[in-house]
Amino acid sequence: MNAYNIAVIPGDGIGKEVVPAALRCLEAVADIHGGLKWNWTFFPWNCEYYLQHGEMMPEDGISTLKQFDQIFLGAVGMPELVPDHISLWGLLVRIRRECEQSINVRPAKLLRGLDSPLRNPEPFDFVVVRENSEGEYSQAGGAIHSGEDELVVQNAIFTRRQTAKAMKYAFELAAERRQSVVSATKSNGIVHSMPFWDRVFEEVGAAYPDAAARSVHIDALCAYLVMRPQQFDVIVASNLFGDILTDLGGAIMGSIGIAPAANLNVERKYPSMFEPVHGSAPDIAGKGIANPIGQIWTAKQMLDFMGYPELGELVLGAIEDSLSAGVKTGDLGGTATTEEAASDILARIYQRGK
Ligand SMILES: NC(=O)c1ccc[n+]([C@@H]2O[C@H](COP(=O)([O-])OP(=O)(O)OC[C@H]3O[C@@H](n4cnc5c(N)ncnc54)[C@H](O)[C@@H]3O)[C@@H](O)[C@H]2O)c1
Ligand SMILES: O=C(O)C[C@@H](O)C(=O)O
Ligand SMILES: [K+]
Ligand SMILES: [Mn+2]
Repeated sequence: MNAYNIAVIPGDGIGKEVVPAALRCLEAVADIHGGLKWNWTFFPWNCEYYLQHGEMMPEDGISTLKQFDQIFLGAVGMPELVPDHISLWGLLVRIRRECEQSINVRPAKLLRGLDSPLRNPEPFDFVVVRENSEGEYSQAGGAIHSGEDELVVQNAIFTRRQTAKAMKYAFELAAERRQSVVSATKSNGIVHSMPFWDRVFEEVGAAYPDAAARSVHIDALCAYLVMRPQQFDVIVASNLFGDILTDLGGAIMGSIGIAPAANLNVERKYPSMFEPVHGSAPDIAGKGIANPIGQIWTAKQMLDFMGYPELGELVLGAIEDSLSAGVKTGDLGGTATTEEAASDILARIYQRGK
């Protein structure tokens, strides 16, 4: 029996609603497999925890998390109670950095059974490799003065090490897919970091002669992803560009609520973290109507990363079976509740697992 210790952080808002749905699916595949066991440990770290304790997680939170095999997270943020930069940096960004999860892998594809909001899209299937540890997300900077003289500086930080690492990951991934890598750039407007980004992309790409590599400015890339997403295979992007592109990826699939994300420690020195792309969705939290698919697809990514791709396939296949049968939450134009959608996917996992 292979037993795995998983740290579970449901977080805020709909995170608390979709995480249990995905855990049921993970329990189901363990059942089907027969030699796999999950030990869940729940951590109540979220904005309510912050209001009680003045921090998003305890002092030893990171060292506690580092003892687990993986981290399974919902979403954090309650902007009416805690400023978003406090909740994000106090938990999510901190875990990404301190557990050295420097690559964020975010697929987007046209799922069987789903209508994209794009009219007559050709089937698309791309993956955004988001640099996950630096770039535009940086503490370097500061503020002085107030009133009319108020001045703030926010520096973007790009290191050769992390930039090249994200790009290498993208080329390796493309070698298992369709051998095409597009780099999201903006070297016409951003004169230091982005020409550097382009140069590293050329250097890294030179080691992968079998891959087609090109740089596309982020503004045009956004338009192409709407007009012809089928042309893209792997896209490598900086932290902020990757963030924006992956909500767009969710949107053209049909909903932000179905997009998954894997924050990977590729060296496997510390746990990786699996969470959907979406946030805590305060506008629908507590209503039981959130789409659980992003969280469940995230569980598939965890299974893949842990060496159980056949179980991962089973989960994604069950998601598509369920959508094809018309079981959809409100964001996809249906009427299913979170519970109904999750139970249907669960039943289809068992059906496929027979
Ligand atoms: N990784 C994270 O934990 C994460 C990611 C993004 C935003 N946030 C935080 O979440 C809060 C809300 O941010 P936001 O509104 O910009 O983004 P959001 O992703 O929470 O919501 C954007 C829109 O998508 C909808 N949506 C998102 N997930 C859905 C789902 N599973 N089912 C159905 N509809 C869904 C929401 O209802 C909303 O209309 C903020 O505090 C923000 O900082 C956290
Ligand atoms: O990284 C962020 O900005 C948080 C969230 O928007 C995400 O996409 O994970
Ligand atoms: K999330
Ligand atoms: Mn985002």
